[in-house]
Amino acid sequence: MQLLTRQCADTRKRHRAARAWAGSRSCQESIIASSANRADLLNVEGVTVRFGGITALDHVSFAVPAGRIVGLIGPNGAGKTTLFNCLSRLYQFSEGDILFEGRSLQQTPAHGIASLGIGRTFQNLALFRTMSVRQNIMLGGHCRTRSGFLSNALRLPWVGREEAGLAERTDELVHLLDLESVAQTRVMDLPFGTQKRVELGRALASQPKLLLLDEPAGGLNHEEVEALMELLRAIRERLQLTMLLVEHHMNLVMRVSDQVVALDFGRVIADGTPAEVQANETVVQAYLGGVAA
Ligand SMILES: Nc1ncnc2c1ncn2[C@@H]1O[C@H](COP(=O)(O)OP(=O)(O)OP(=O)(O)O)[C@@H](O)[C@H]1O
Repeated sequence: MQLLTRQCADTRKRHRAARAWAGSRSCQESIIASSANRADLLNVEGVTVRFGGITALDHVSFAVPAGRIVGLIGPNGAGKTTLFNCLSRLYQFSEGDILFEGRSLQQTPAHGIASLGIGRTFQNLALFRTMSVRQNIMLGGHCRTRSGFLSNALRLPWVGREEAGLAERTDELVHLLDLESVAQTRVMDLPFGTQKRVELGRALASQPKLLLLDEPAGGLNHEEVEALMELLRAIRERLQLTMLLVEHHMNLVMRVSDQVVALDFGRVIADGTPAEVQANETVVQAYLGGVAA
């Protein structure tokens, strides 16, 4: 908590540092090199999902090391959303396993995923449109609270402390995401780009170790995408988050990711640095329509 407070205090400095970091290719490479020995936060091991005769995921395996931003790309129908839904436990897989911090997710129900430390944003924003920005973000943090009907009704002392902590964390996120001027505004009255930032805040409020981002740049204009890129780097840096990012916006994926995994027809066709994946012929053929970037 104190750490986050300190982090919020130097937001501007952080943005300048993030810009400098983004411009330094050698810095990115050294981050990749230095994280090579880190433990994997997530291991997808031979995951297979079938819908009738369709194999949406075909023995998909890759690892997400702690602290990395991993981009998941692939043409329409490649299996990206299916994989996200497996990670969120919304879909069952018929073969393979998914390990989070070395522990299988097989026994974890969908409602237990957030308290385990996996947060998620949705393409179609999972927000309460008639509630304010602050209320939406605060609701995202409720999975981290212990209070229930009885403890709230009895106003037990720790309930008050918990609520105060949640309110403080919400304010810090409102600040971090530059939402202070609209904190009391109803979500439905905000432009789409701002709503996407609220969605990010809602997911961050659950204090995830792993953040799953489902097309965060979808529907954003050029300037908003640039700002999002800076924000994602800043969040990773300051909150020590690991991120898995499904995105069609190639420029964003290649610039923000440390590692890129490419899917096609439910199979992993490439897994490497953005430069390696961009130069991969199979990816070029499958995804980039034959035009090397
Ligand atoms: N619930 C479902 N029932 C039947 N088939 C499904 C279901 N969900 C996905 N599929 C099929 O699985 C395959 C992978 O779909 P998925 O949505 O995961 O791809 P995607 O890479 O996310 O595509 P897009 O980029 O268009 O969102 C597709 O052939 C799709 O039609």
